[in-house]
This record gives sequence, structure tokens and C-alpha cells, in this order.
Amino acid sequence: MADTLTSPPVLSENVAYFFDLDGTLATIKPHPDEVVVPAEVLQALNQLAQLNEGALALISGRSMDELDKLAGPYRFPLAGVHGAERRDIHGHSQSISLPPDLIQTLHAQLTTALLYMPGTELEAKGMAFAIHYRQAQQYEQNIFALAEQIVHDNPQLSLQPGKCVVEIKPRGIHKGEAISTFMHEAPFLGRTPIFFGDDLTDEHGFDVVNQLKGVSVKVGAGETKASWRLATVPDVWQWVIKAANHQQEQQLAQINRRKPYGSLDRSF
Ligand SMILES: O=P(O)(O)OC[C@H]1O[C@H](O[C@H]2O[C@H](CO)[C@@H](O)[C@H](O)[C@H]2O)[C@H](O)[C@@H](O)[C@@H]1O
Repeated sequence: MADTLTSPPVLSENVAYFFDLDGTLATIKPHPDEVVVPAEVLQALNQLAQLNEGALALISGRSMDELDKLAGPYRFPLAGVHGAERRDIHGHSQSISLPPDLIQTLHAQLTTALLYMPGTELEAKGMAFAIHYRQAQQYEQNIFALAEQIVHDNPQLSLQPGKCVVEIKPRGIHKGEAISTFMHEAPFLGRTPIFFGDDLTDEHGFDVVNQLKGVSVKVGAGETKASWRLATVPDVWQWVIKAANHQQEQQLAQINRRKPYGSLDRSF
């Protein structure tokens, strides 16, 4: 079927921006540690945030510590680990926790199981685990079976499949909930949300943004609930830079329109 989704419009004002990280602001790399967001994109994100009273958040499966490192020197509002952690505009953080003995048991169980699947990798994120198999895709089925068994045995957990990864996270946690929480508080409240994401975990976010009559943007190919599409991560970068420049020009034009005659430059 032909793709009917087109590039999202650049919005002018009263926007709340939400961005996923891997596969959206950063191209997918063989290993999670190799990822970067280009400096000019970070600068444009910061400019967008400043032009919108700080209403810009990163909504990611990564931990907030990792997000701060990737977004440095800027500190944006964040939802990490698919929404299990959140930091608001004032820097106040909240996170869901699981019993420490359960975390310890799962860590040991997963570490032991992965010894038999060389090339796979465990990413421990406190209250969640990502099992990566990008370097050992022959184990995909075994990894899913292992994760499904763990979730079956522990009803407080749920599965989050992704790109060459299966994640085990606290049940009921998802990006849609995180975006919804931001949208109920300043400076996001009352604005039109726009959310860019590329993966299954982002579909929860698209749902919420669609309900709020916002703009949902899928990055890359594949079925989606999003209403708009950008083909690649560099397309997202270009969109962000264009949006920042556009909004900056609009605000300058508005300021100039409001200037009283007396303040005109009369230095000729
Ligand atoms: O919600 P996101 O910001 O998209 O984060 C999702 C997961 O991204 C990372 O893993 C993925 O990206 C890696 C780097 O490109 C890639 O090597 C891996 O195969 C992908 O699954 C991250 O490591 C996870 O913690 C995130 O949940």
C-alpha cells in the first residue's frame, strides 16, 4: 500500500515539543554507546525550548543520566526508561522503583542466561533491563522466550520490544503516560503537542498526541498510528533547525511590529 503520510508542517506558536532519542534524534548505531546528537541539532533544540517557555522534552527508553550526557550542555525536561523516570521543567525528578531483591534476582538470571548467547548484551537501567541482540540476531527467538518467561513469572513487569532489543520494564509504564503527564503541567499545558518517534515504544506516545489533536510524526518506514512521517534521522535534524529558525524569525517580526514609533532607529 502506498504511504499517504507526508512531512509535518513547521508550527508557529504555542507548541509543546517531544522527541524520542534513538532512531529519531540520533541514527541507530551498532552499540548504544556510539550514539551522538550533532551539536547544531542540540543548539536548535535548545533554541526551540527557549522560544516556547521551555516546553520541549526528550521521551526515551534510555535512562535520564544517559539522556543528560547525550543532550549536554543542555538540560531538558525528560522522561527516561519509557516513562519510568521523569524530570519536570523545575528539575524535580520522580521514578518508579521495583523491589531491590527482584532487581538483583533478575540481573543474576539474565546475566547467566546471556552467557550462553555470545554477542548479546544486557543493559541494566535500575527498574528495567534491555536485552540487546543487534550483534547476535540468531538469538532473537531465545531472547524473546527468556523475556516472556520472566514477565510471565513476574506480573508487575511487562515487555517492550524495540529495534534489536527486548526490554523488561514495570507494567503500566509507557511513553504515552509520560507525555500526558507533561501536558497537564506548565509550560506544556495548553499547547499543541508534537511528538517525533521511530519505534514501537513511541506508538503509545502517538496515541496520546492524536487524542490531544496534536501532531504525531513517525520517523522511518513501517506501520504506525502517527499522522505524519519523516523518512530519516537527518530529515528530523533539518526539520528541527528549520523550525527553530522559523520561530525565531516570527518572534522577531512580532517584536518589531509591537515597537512604538519613538523607539525606531533614527541614527540616519
Ligand atoms: O526510546 P529511544 O530513545 O528510541 O530508546 C530506545 C532504546 O535505544 C537504545 O537502543 C537502541 O539504539 C542503539 C543505538 O543506536 C542500538 O545499538 C540498539 O540496537 C537499539 O535497540 C538504548 O540502548 C535502549 O536503552 C533504549 O531503550
